[in-house]
Amino acid sequence: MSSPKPDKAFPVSWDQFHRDARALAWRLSGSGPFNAIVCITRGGLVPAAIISRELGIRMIETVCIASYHDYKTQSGLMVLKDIDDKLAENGGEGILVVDDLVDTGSTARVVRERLPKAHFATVYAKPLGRPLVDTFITEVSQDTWIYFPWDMGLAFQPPIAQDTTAG
Ligand SMILES: O=P(O)(O)OC[C@H]1O[C@H](OP(=O)(O)OP(=O)(O)O)[C@H](O)[C@@H]1O
Ligand SMILES: Nc1nc2[nH]cnc2c(=O)[nH]1
Ligand SMILES: [Mg+2]
Repeated sequence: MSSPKPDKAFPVSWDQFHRDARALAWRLSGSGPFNAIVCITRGGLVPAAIISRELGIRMIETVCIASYHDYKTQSGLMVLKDIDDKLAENGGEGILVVDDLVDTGSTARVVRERLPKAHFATVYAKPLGRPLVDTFITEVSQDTWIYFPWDMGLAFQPPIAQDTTAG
């Protein structure tokens, strides 16, 4: 049975995401060394770019996974593209796996099965997925939906004091 849809909102600006992803890179600089990044698309592409720049890791592979086909609703997890077999040798030792967030942990679980010795890092983590992540920056509650800057745009905000009863 699927869990109720998150009703709280955690909107993240580009500035904040950059700061958080850079903080993740700082934290990761004490681990490793890492030979390559495996980034879980699409959400992992942006933090992977920032971390690769900060840690000087130029070898980047993707694993392409889609699991939230409808807004806030997880359905059949699909691996659209797997990683190169050569990178998975030695169980992924020396590999840094990067994603934007871990929620239920289903996506992370699939990648962990493929790369059991890899280091798994996300910028944000919810409690259900947290045990699957080695390093993250901010925990948000399970009933919160994270809104990323690439999913948002500027929009007019009505004033707080606007008279909604006026015709
Ligand atoms: O822990 P889970 O419950 O598996 O959820 C986390 C995954 O969900 C989102 O990806 P999504 O499938 O929405 O695809 P996207 O990265 O292309 O947006 C997010 O980027 C994580 O990869
Ligand atoms: N944007 C976004 N994608 C998700 N996929 C799973 N959980 C989330 C979330 O909180 N926000
Ligand atoms: Mg994703």
